[in-house]
Amino acid sequence: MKELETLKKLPSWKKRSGPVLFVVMDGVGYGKYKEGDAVANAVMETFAELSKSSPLVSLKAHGLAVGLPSDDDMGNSEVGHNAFGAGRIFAQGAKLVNQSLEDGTLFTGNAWKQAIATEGTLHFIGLLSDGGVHSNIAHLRAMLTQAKKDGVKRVRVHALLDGRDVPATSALEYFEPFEQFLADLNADGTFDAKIASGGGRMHMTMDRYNADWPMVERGWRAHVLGEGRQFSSAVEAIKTLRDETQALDQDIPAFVIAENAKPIGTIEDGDAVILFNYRGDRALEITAAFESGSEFAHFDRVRVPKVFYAGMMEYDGDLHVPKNYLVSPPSIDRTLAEHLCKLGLKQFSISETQKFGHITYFFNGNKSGKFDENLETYVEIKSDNVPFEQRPAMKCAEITDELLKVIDSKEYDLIKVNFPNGDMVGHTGSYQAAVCSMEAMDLNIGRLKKAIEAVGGIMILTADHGNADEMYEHKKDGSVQMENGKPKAKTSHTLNPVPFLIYDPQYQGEYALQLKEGLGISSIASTLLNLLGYEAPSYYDASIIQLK
Ligand SMILES: O=C(O)[C@@H](CO)OP(=O)(O)O
Ligand SMILES: [Mn+2]
Ligand SMILES: [Mn+2]
Repeated sequence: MKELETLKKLPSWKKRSGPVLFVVMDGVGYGKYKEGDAVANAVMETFAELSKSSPLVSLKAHGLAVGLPSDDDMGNSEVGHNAFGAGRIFAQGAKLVNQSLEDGTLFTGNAWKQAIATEGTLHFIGLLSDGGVHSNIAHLRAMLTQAKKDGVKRVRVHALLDGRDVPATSALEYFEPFEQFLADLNADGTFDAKIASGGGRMHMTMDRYNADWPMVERGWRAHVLGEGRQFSSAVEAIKTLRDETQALDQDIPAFVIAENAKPIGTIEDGDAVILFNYRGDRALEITAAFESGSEFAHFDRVRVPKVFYAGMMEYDGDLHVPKNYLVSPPSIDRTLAEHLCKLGLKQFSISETQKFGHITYFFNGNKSGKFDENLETYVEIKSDNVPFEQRPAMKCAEITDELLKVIDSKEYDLIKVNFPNGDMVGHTGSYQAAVCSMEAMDLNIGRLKKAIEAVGGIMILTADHGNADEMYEHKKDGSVQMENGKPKAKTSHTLNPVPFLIYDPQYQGEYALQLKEGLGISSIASTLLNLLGYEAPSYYDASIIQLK
């Protein structure tokens, strides 16, 4: 553990009478196209008014600026909140797995050795796309190739459709070549690798933050027990289920691949299972289903095979979950929360279920624990369990009700909130719902603005990456991509920059109103420390404000 620097008070800072309120408008970027930009096209009176009257700059929130392999990688909540909370950039999961495959260390580690040494079948479970947020199909291909070299005989893949980090109905672009890839590996008769089960990532397996355990149960039943509607191949399953349900890839129902009515890849005692997703939030629940003993109470697992289980990464650095993993995660240390605790400052963090772990666990460097129970308070507002295009306001009003009490109490120095609206509704691909969602959030930001003004605090408005700012797919020439006479829905995050705005009604002239240009969201931690009246540690990225 590296020592924390002791942070000095800024000599010329006039302490504000209220708290610093840090508002993450999840998935709210600055779009580059007029059509389908639910942020720019929504009526957001408070945001528009503040944008005119307050210091404002745009920040980078994707690619290299958040520790991803390249600037073609869109931002996401994990890397975004890690950057907020760590104050600097760490090479992230996507990059670390790439490196460990390139230099071969993934295959020399203990977890891999144990997985390939298993007597039974080697199973891979995960998201089959190159979205790069939770997983990468290239990693799976590399592991399958190596497994064959290492003498593994039988492999089964449990493949989830994405359509959330890649185009909404692109699954066959991944599954068709992947089935061919497996056929090529199998061709010499020494290796037997097949897709055994699958379905949409928002239908099964990849729930997060205990929002919807039945999702995980649906995954367990298909992957482990081999229960579910049978097909002869994944491609056949996807085509049929898409025709029947019209569902987007992320919502495609579960399927099981069978031969002579017998599932080809149930998970049995003596098998090995690798969850090839590297990101933790949506990996923790299915991991718990495999690793927990009889205390597991979320659903009836029916049968719990005794397997060697490994994750692509360690998903929780505090609880050390899972027990075995292939690649070490970034060791994110000396976070903002840790510094604030050392200074004795009190923090309050709130969101609804869907993003609760973002503002706590991701913000604290993928650690679920607190640094100091007395100084940190976490509040979760329960999310609705519905498709969010049906409830586009989500819980922004309820979160705000709670925040108003907390702001008035004057008990906290830093209050952090994540409003999931732009992101969760953005992922549905419904432009109208996203506009509605932005307007609901803005109404509540208006309520917060009044409260901050009344107590003399500071409010920061920013985001972790874009999403609602592009609800339509665009062609390379900038025109809207059409499908069946309508704009094609875009469900993924964007590469766009995000706003950073400081509303400081008690401004005393301590910093220049012109904010620094060209920075990324990892500069926010230093800025928050400054706005709380402290200097930032030397190892943090530059503050966005120029102190006078
Ligand atoms: O829903 C998720 O898991 C990701 C997209 O894959 O979104 P976010 O990074 O905003 O949580
Ligand atoms: Mn996000
Ligand atoms: Mn998202």
